[in-house]
This record gives sequence, C-alpha cells and structure tokens, in this order.
Amino acid sequence: MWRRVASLSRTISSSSSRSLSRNQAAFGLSIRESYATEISKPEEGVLPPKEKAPFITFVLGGPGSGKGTQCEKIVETFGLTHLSAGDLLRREIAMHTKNGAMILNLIKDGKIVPSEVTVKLLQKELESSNSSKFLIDGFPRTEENRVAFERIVGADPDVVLFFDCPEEEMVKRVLNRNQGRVDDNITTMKKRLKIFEALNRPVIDYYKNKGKLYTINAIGTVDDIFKQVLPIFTPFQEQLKQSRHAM
Ligand SMILES: Nc1ncnc2c1ncn2[C@@H]1O[C@H](COP(=O)(O)OP(=O)(O)OP(=O)(O)O)[C@@H](O)[C@H]1O
Ligand SMILES: Nc1ccn([C@@H]2O[C@H](COP(=O)(O)O)[C@@H](O)[C@H]2O)c(=O)n1
Ligand SMILES: [Mg+2]
Repeated sequence: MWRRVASLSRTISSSSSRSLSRNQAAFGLSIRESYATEISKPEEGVLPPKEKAPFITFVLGGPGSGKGTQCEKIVETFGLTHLSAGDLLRREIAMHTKNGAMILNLIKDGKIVPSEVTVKLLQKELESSNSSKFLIDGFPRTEENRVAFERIVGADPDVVLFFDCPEEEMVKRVLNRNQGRVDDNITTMKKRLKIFEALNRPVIDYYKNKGKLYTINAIGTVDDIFKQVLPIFTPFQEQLKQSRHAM
C-alpha cells in the first residue's frame, strides 16, 4: 500500500469528509495519519510519515515478443508483482463491466484503449496491493499512456525493459499461441504491428533518452533471453529485497 499520504492528500483537498473516511478505512489509517502532510505540523523530534516510492518496471515490446513469458520468470526470481495491462483489460471484458464492450471492440481491432481507462485499472491494482515492486507489462503503449500514468498515478519507472523481436518471429509466435485470444489472428496482428511501430516506438525512444531503457534481443530460447534480463535487476537487488518488507 504505497503512496498512502500522497494519494490521500489529493483526496482530502478535493472531497467530502464522507469520502475521506472511506479512504481512511480503505487504507487503514487514523485521521491523524491521513492529515499528516497537509495540516498537522510534526512534533519536534518526530519524523513525518515516510512516503516510499514503489519500484516500477515497465515491460515493452511488440505483440508476441515474449513479454508475458519473461515476466513470469522475473516474478519467480525477483518476486515482483506482475500487472499486465492487457490482462486487466481482458478482465473488464470477461466481467461485462461498463467499459467491457468498448474494450472488446478495440482489442479485436488491435487499437489502443483510452489511457484514462487503462491507467485507472492499473492505479486500482497498485493502490490495493501489499507489494511495493511491480512489473507493468504492455504499458505504456503510447505517449498518451505514459503521460496519463504520470498524471494519474504520479510515479516514474525505475527500469524499462524492451523485448526487441523481428516481426516475422512475433507473427509466428502469436499465430501459434493457442490461448483463444480474439486478437491472435493475422488480420488483427498486422494492425497491432503497425500500431506498435507508430505509437510504441516514441515511448521506447523517450526512455532511451532518459537512460532507463534496457533493450533485450528477444530471439532465442526463453532461458537464453532470461539470461539477458537477469543482470539488469542485479544492481537493484538490495532495493528489491528491502521493498519486500517496506510497506
Ligand atoms: N523465446 C521464445 N521462443 C519461442 N516462443 C516463445 C518465446 N517466448 C515466448 N514464446 C511464445 O510466444 C507466444 C507469445 O509470447 P507472450 O505471450 O509471452 O508474448 P507477449 O509479448 O506477452 O505478447 P502480447 O503482447 O500479445 O501479450 C507464447 O505462445 C509463448 O509461449
Ligand atoms: N496499454 C495497453 C495495453 C493493451 N491494450 C490493448 O490490449 C491488447 C492486448 O494487449 P497485450 O499487452 O495483452 O498484448 C492490445 O492490442 C490493445 O488493444 C491497450 O489498449 N493499452
Ligand atoms: Mg502478453
């Protein structure tokens, strides 16, 4: 349960006391704790409550590049919590939520769901999780996704992985996937590849320029590829161990 104070501060300044107590209940906070950053001065010698930023990894790559497969291995090894944007959207479809039909039409057509919808789903998972280290798979897909995450969630990734895979290989993998996905067909796949090039490349370039991008050659066996992933997390191992107990 990260961003306790920050997310509550925003809520406090813009909502009624009723929603305040609802948030307090959700976050298990007392009134004193909730107001800590905004209205109470810390007593002398008493430190204000700490807001510990979560450890966030974004996982990028074209459709079928192996993001989900490698995320499973990262979770096993480093204990990060896996949030797949695509899975969260598919869950909305399966649960027939108010956005479900709209999401289904967009996914069938290989298009990008409005950022507000995807980011709110991610935000809900992040804020309700007991974890403080996350692998966010298939996100951000667009610059709009990236900016919306910054605005709504207010966090930046520590690491951005990019699984770089040739198109022919991605097509082959997707068409052999056999998981009953509505977008695993050649027509949708061609659209997804075009959208990936047009909209995801700028995001990849953005993180490259920020020095946060780790490009992985996604050709080879699953284990060969994971061998390239392992050393990326090694420098963060201490941080990852600590964040297991931080919240
Ligand atoms: N290194 C690999 N070699 C061969 N097949 C692989 C490899 N990695 C993953 N696959 C297979 O390719 C298919 C696509 O992999 P995966 O679902 O992990 O991709 P993805 O990037 O998450 O795709 P999407 O963006 O469509 O969700 C799966 O059937 C998976 O088992
Ligand atoms: N940030 C995102 C992520 C996904 N989508 C939609 O879901 C489809 C499947 O995504 P996968 O990550 O599971 O491949 C994708 O083609 C988009 O239609 C999205 O809109 N925004
Ligand atoms: Mg996937």
